Amino acid sequence: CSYKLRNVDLHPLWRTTIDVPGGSRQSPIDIRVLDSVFHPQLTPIRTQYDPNTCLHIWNNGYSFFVEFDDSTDKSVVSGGPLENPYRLKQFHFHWGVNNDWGSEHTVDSKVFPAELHLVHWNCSKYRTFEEAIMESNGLAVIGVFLKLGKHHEKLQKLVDILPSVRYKDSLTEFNYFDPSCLLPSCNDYWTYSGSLTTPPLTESVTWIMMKKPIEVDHSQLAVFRSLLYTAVGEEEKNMVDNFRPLQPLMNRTVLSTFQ
Ligand SMILES: NS(=O)(=O)c1nc2c(F)c(F)c(F)c(F)c2s1
Ligand SMILES: [Zn+2]
Repeated sequence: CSYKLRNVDLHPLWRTTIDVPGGSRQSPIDIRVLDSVFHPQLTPIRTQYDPNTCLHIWNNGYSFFVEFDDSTDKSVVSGGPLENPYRLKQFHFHWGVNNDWGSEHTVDSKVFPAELHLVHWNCSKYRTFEEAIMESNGLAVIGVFLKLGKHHEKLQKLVDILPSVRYKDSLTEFNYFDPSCLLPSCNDYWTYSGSLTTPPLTESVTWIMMKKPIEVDHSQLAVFRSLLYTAVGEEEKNMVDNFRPLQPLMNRTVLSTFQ
């Protein structure tokens, strides 16, 4: 198949190759399927999300975040590589200006048009999310690839409200949403030790990348692209290509739950 060069003009956030002093476990990476090591002891990921913990959506100037009340253990992920439950803090996406690219991780160099990140923090070891993002086992992020296909019914509730957070720093109430509807039905995943893909880029993330993508349709992705990086009154810049370039694997092994 033809490989499209991603000559995207990256958001200033990612334009420079931000050197993380001593960065040895940066994200995202290309997942080489044949190099990943099957780990039969890895159990399926268990998510228990309470839709009542969903608070609001806000445009923070590089993605839109759906934020959750993380003051209790009502919405958690556990199992797999995680030694204890991690609390859901927020989820967000990364996408491209067109359907040829947009994901952060790739699979044998295959790029997807978008990628979902469900961000959780280690509430057994740290008191707050802000503290956890600075610690090596502080976060667990579930990554889900999006591919172009059939309309995603459950995602539409979120897509319909996005115009209300079109501008940077806008926030809108968003209640009663269970993000497990955005997970694929197949439990297979890869897992590896990595980092945040946006500043502060801290090496605090246990990545859990679901093997199967979910399907969304063209019109749903088009609404993502109608969001703006810019605030009201500023010259409008569409929020697209908000993904970080691939980072070197260095001395890491990707584990898989399947052969
Ligand atoms: N793309 S990501 O690695 O999942 C990810 N990055 C960040 C980040 F830089 C933050 F400052 C932050 F507060 C987050 F919640 C996330 S979540
Ligand atoms: Zn992300």
